[in-house]
Amino acid sequence: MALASGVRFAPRALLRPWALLRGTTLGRTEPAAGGGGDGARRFGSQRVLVEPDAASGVAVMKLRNPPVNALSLELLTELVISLEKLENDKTFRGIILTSDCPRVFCAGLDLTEICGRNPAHCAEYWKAMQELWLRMYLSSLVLVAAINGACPAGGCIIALSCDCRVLADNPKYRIGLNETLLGIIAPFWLKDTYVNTIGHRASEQALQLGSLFPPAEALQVGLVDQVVPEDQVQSTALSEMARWLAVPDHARQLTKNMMRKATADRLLRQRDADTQNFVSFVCRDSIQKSLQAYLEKLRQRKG
Ligand SMILES: CCCCC/C=C\CCCC/C=C/C(=O)SCCNC(=O)CCNC(=O)[C@H](O)C(C)(C)COP(=O)(O)OP(=O)(O)OC[C@H]1O[C@@H](n2cnc3c(N)ncnc32)[C@H](O)[C@@H]1OP(=O)(O)O
Repeated sequence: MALASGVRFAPRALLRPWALLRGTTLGRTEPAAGGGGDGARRFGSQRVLVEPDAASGVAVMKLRNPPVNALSLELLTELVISLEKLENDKTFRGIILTSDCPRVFCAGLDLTEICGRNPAHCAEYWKAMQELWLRMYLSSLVLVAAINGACPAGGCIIALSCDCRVLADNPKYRIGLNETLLGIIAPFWLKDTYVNTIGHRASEQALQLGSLFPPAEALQVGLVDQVVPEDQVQSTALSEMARWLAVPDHARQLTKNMMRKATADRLLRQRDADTQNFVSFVCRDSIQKSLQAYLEKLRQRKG
C-alpha cells in the first residue's frame, strides 16, 4: 500500500483473498441506474457494492450482506478486495462506507462463522478480520463511515477504523463494543482502537459494561463525530469528506500513519499469537455454549 510519498502502510499479510471468493462476482462492472459516463459506473461483488464518482475522487462502498451485514468470511474478503482496488486506482482519494441493509450498519462478527466450527476455520476467519482492520485502519484513503443503522461490536470496529463517523439520529441505532455481554472479550487491538478514539477511562467503563450507546451519548463520548437526521447521513458524510479532502494527501496520510502505526504494529508483531488466543478462547466448550445461546436468543427474538 504505497503512499504518494513512497511510505508503505500495512504489509500484505493475508493475501489469499481471491482464493476465498467462493462463487462471488467480484470485479464485475456495470452501469449505475441512470448512469452514463465512467464516473457513474459501479462495480463490486455480491456483498459489497461500490459506486465510484471519478469526478470527485470519492467512492461510496455499501455493505449488502442481508439481513444484518454480519461479517461473514466472504464479506470480510470482499471488503478487503474492494478497498485494495480503490487504493490502487489513483482516481480515488476517499471512500464513504455505508449499509445497503435497512436499519443495520453491521451486526459485527458473523457468529455462525465461529459457532460449531473447527479451529482451522476459526483461525482463517480471525485472520480475515485482522486483515480488514489493518487495511482499513492504515488506509491511505480518507474513510468516512455513514452509519445508517445499528452498529454493535464488529460493526463498531469497522466504523472506528474509519477517519470520521456520521451517525443517523435514531435511538435504535446504537453503537459500541458489547462483547462482554456475549461472554467474549475484545482483543487488545480492538481495545486500543477504542482507547485511541474515546480515551482510557471511557473505554474502561464501556468495554467492561458492554455499552451500546444511543446517538446522543455516542456523540457525547466521542464515538461518533456527528449525529444527524437519517435523511442527512449521506450528505453530511459527503461534506465531512470534502473537509478531509481539502488537506493535501501526503500531509494527511503521513499524519494518519504517525497517529495509527504504533497501534497497528502491535497487532502485526503478535498476529499469530492473537489468532491462537482467539481460536483457543472461542473453541472452549463454555464459550461455544454461550455463543450458541446468544444466537438462539437472537433467532427467537424475531418471532
Ligand atoms: C483473550 C482472548 C481474546 C479472545 C477474543 C474473543 C472474541 C473476539 C471478539 C471480537 C470482537 C467482535 C465481536 C462481535 O462482533 S460478536 C457479534 C456481536 N453482535 C451483536 O451482538 C449483534 C447481534 N444482533 C443484533 O443485535 C440485531 O440482530 C441487530 C443487529 C440490532 C439487528 O436487529 P434486527 O433488525 O431486529 O434483526 P434480527 O435481530 O431479527 O436478526 C436478523 C437475523 O440475523 C441474525 N443475526 C443477527 N446478528 C447476527 C450476527 N452477529 N451473526 C450471525 N447472525 C446474526 C439473527 O439471528 C436473525 O437470524 P434469523 O433470520 O435466522 O432468525
